[in-house]
Amino acid sequence: MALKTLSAKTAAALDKELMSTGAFSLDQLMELAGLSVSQVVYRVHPLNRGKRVLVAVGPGNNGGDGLVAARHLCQYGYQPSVYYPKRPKNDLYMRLAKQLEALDVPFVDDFPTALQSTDHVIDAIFGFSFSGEVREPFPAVIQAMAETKVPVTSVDAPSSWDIEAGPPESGVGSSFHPDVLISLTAPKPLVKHFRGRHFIGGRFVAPGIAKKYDFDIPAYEGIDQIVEVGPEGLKL
Ligand SMILES: NC(=O)C1=CN([C@@H]2O[C@H](COP(=O)(O)OP(=O)(O)OC[C@H]3O[C@@H](n4cnc5c(N)ncnc54)[C@H](O)[C@@H]3O)[C@@H](O)[C@H]2O)[C@H](O)CC1
Ligand SMILES: [K+]
Repeated sequence: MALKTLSAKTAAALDKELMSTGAFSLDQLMELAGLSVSQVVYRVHPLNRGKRVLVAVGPGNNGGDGLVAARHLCQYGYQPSVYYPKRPKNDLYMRLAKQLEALDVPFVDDFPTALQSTDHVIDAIFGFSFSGEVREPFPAVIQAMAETKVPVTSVDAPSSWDIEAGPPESGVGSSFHPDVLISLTAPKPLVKHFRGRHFIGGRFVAPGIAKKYDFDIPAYEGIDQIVEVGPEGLKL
């Protein structure tokens, strides 16, 4: 059975509903989203495969998930470093960055150089609000992620992919195929073009909200914040 997907518009409406009738704060949702990203990395790339994780952080909430994941990974014993070129002066993001500074997590300026000495990459540049052509300084970052042999885990969407249509036909992102994807709450339509290991995370949705937005809550086990599903969102 194919998992139901959420369009970009529905995903944004669901987000709003979780923070209105759902009574969650953005901090809470981001913390749980980032925690689930950290669990995916721990699952696909345990510490004994190499501790260095480079996190590419974008200017929105997808980037916020990356900052939270970096903090959890540091607490698990990884050595994260963070590429964060566009930092909005927003209280939440500034606090998340400060929490990383307190843990001595390094912030790097040169992504392609940092990529040469890491064991895993988290792509937290753009999520469901991405549209159009990738703007500076991200084209070179996406190109580097497309070319590297280092495994890449994308958060919610491979950055630069159209949320509905998937990879662009040409130019930046057309050859970007991350190894791992974690869809938050529910997969987006682009998942039909994804061929790597696919997880669902974001264990915070009440059944009534899932029913209203017509998607399935996966069968999370025990204390897990993630569930692995098959390629194309098919349940294993
Ligand atoms: N309910 C959930 O599952 C939760 C998901 N979360 C994560 O939030 C993102 C969506 O966050 P949002 O802030 O709406 O947008 P993005 O991070 O996707 O990106 C917006 C950011 O990017 C800029 N931008 C857009 N297009 C381009 C472009 N072509 N070039 C350059 N820059 C671009 C835009 O201006 C904004 O600054 C979702 O995917 C999840 O990862 C939450 O953490 C909470 C719960
Ligand atoms: K992403």
